[in-house]
Amino acid sequence: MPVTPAAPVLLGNEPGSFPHSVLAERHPAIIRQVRDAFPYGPGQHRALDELLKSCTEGVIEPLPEDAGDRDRWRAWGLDDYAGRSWFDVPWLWSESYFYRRLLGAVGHVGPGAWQGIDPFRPFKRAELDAPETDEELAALDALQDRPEEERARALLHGSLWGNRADLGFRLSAAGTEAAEPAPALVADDSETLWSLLPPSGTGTLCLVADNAGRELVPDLLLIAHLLAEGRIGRAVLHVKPYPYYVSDATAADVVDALQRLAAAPGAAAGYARVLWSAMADGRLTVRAHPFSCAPLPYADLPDDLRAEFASATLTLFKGDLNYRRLVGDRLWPPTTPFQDVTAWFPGPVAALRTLKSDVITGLSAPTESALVAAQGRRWRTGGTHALIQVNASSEMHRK
Ligand SMILES: O=P(O)(O)OC[C@@]1(O)O[C@H](CO)[C@@H](O)[C@@H]1O
Repeated sequence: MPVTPAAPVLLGNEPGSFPHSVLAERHPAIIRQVRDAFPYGPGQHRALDELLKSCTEGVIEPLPEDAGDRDRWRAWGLDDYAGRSWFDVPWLWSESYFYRRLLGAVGHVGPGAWQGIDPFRPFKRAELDAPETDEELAALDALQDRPEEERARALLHGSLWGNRADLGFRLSAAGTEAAEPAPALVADDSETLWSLLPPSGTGTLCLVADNAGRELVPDLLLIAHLLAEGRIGRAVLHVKPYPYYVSDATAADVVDALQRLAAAPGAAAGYARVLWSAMADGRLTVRAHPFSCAPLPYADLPDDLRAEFASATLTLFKGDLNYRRLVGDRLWPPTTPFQDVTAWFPGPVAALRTLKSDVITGLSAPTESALVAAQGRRWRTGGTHALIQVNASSEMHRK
């Protein structure tokens, strides 16, 4: 448990705040975008209208009686929050439930012909097929004759910055990329991270993925490198069991990314072969645990996931949302030690994240002051800064 007193949980009810803008502007924009991308029928249009009204001016409603995941959502707090404004409950919960309701509205869940159709797939596919992905894959060719450590570092940074602009973020942050100063790391524990993944490692890496497309591809390249160079013996890639936060990776997105890599010219296809054979012999597995889409902090991990992370050499959380869930979706003072807020985690843990929400821990006082002096609060949400944070001691050693 954190030795630091808990900070306030983020809610979405303060007009002008980032969480408020996500609920009031980003969610309606996502409904519009999904509606325009598919030839939905009248029932789906009606359900989308109802969701739009509910999430902007209405209250949280329970799931239908026959929803297969109703009990799970009740256990995750639905009974406590039903009847309340989306803006007045924890922001993390509200966002997560929005995606669940969106999937219900378009028929992704439940019986019917639209079951399992990913409403975000066109956006994820477009990104994967974009020329920028070709450029990123072509850059691998120049890396091949570099020393192993240099390749490892480049791939780690590729995975980190791949998180920069998820598709949901781009919807409400158009133009920021061009306007911002050069990206910068606000915390860099990469030496500690490498010490946990030494060249002769045989351990297991759990990589808790974030976005598909141009983030998942570099994540897979990093895993391929670690396996091929013997820094790990096994990897477990945790993805989402259903479409979530627009661009979050599902198992189908892993398949798309692997096929994209395999079809690419040059060095990229070599990485695909490593991954393909690691999947075939079980050194790389993909997991889609229900808790990966839970509206709760990771401190509430179910026992099976806790045991899995406890036995890993390192659990690596990618992205902003995973960071929020890891440290708790709270407005911590930015200098709150990362070690304190992750002290409960059952094993060595790392976060690789570009900053796209107010939650931040582990900054030095001079770093925080410099960021505030230069940008006010913008550095927290603009996606222009990133961090690599590690808590290397396992819970057992912390006691
Ligand atoms: O987890 P990711 O893909 O890095 O970012 C998710 C995100 O875009 O969505 C949330 C707001 O909806 C924020 O946590 C963050 O800005």
